[in-house]
Amino acid sequence: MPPDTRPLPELVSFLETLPEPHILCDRDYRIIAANAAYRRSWPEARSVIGRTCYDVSHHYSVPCDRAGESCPLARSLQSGQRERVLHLHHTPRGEEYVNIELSPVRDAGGEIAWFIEKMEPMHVARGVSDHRGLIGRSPAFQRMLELIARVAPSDASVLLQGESGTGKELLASAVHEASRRAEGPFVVVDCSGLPETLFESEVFGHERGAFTGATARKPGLVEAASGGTLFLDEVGDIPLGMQVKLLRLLETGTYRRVGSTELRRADIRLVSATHRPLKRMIAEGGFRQDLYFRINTFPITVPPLREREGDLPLLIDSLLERVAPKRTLSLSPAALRVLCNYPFPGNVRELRNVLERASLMCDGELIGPEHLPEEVLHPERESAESRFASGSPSAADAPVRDPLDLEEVQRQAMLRAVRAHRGSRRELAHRLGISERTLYRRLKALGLLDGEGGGESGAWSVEGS
Ligand SMILES: Nc1ncnc2c1ncn2[C@@H]1O[C@H](COP(=O)(O)OP(=O)(O)OP(=O)(O)O)[C@@H](O)[C@H]1O
Repeated sequence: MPPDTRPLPELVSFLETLPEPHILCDRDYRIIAANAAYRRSWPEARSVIGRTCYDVSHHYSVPCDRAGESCPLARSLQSGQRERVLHLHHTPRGEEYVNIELSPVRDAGGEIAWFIEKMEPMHVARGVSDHRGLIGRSPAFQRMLELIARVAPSDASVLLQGESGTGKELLASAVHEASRRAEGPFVVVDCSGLPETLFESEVFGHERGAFTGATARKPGLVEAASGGTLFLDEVGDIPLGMQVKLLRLLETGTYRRVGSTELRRADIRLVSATHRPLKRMIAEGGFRQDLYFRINTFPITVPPLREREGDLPLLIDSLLERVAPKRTLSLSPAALRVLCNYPFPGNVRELRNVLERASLMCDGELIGPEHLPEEVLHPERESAESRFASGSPSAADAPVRDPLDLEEVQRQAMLRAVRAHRGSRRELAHRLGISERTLYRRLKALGLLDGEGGGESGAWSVEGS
């Protein structure tokens, strides 16, 4: 029996009043109506009526689930309830990530007859080359982005876990940008760079005279983030003593400035990130379990670049645009093959550094293998060299004497790199393809730091050098 279409006129006029783009589809994926907001953002909207949603949005000839994507309509038909997905849609502005919410509508007989589809573009990420923002379209990237889209509108605490250089800071700011706090501040706390003595006053602020050198009252980072998002980068590096204070803030929503008895209310959304295995740290007593549960309401694993199948060429185009905006650089097929075969242990950050170096080596507009750094052309040679070749006999011996002492090998390799380096800390980090923070962390973990680790961009003070 054909569906009873009587409620349709009312439904269509209701959709017309909604501020977000909406369409109405039948069970056969045909678009019956598109509201005013949709018509504004898709100017050729009149021509979509009567066409299928998979044709309009994906240029597919079959429904999404038969083209290898999740289809909210099929899911909603099966579950009988509202379904949400993130899709890469064709729009008049090119391909865009769009948050889709599909709600089933029943006819007078109680059967699902239509679907209301709400579409909200997600501007924080792009599936095509762009000069800024998060870039990617691989399945691993899209799975992660869907989690970001789901959690962003809430106030839930997000924990981003992934290797160094995978884009955790960029993702944290994407969570902020896609949240209702987007108009508020996004404040980064670099937990690995803060010694315990400074942590409390930096995070919570201090009163004048609270300690030697506190010549004026200073609001902390929690206060600076009020109405916005506080991003705890390298949360696994927070000293145990400070973990208790942070836990109290998260449990009570209140804190005190150092030297003050006044209780202040915090208005923050927390996003944390780490490359460290927090669960193992808990088992070993290095991280509090209660704090872990507080910061980990919504965990997101950030995939390494080697698992983002197909994203490399897209990232290369985008990053070339970023490192050399005034040129029209591209990669020769041979250079692209070299990069596709390289594992990128330093992830997107390393890729960016490699491209920046190549752009400086290349005088024309086409980057060839000859412009790529040695470690990318011959990774096996490079790793063998960093393991065995050294001025120090102990470093050369270490892996042979005890193959399990990886830490000692890393320590010697890092020590050599630091000793051979004559520039600033920033330049060294850049040369190694890691962030300054990661460099600091590694030196600290390997016991190579003498004191607190030098000035902002000054030379490192290294133990034993
Ligand atoms: N998906 C992406 N699209 C575009 N650029 C990216 C992406 N992911 C990372 N980047 C770039 O790679 C670099 C490293 O990213 P980011 O600092 O966010 O990584 P991270 O995981 O926080 O690193 P670390 O753990 O060392 O602090 C930055 O220049 C960032 O802009």
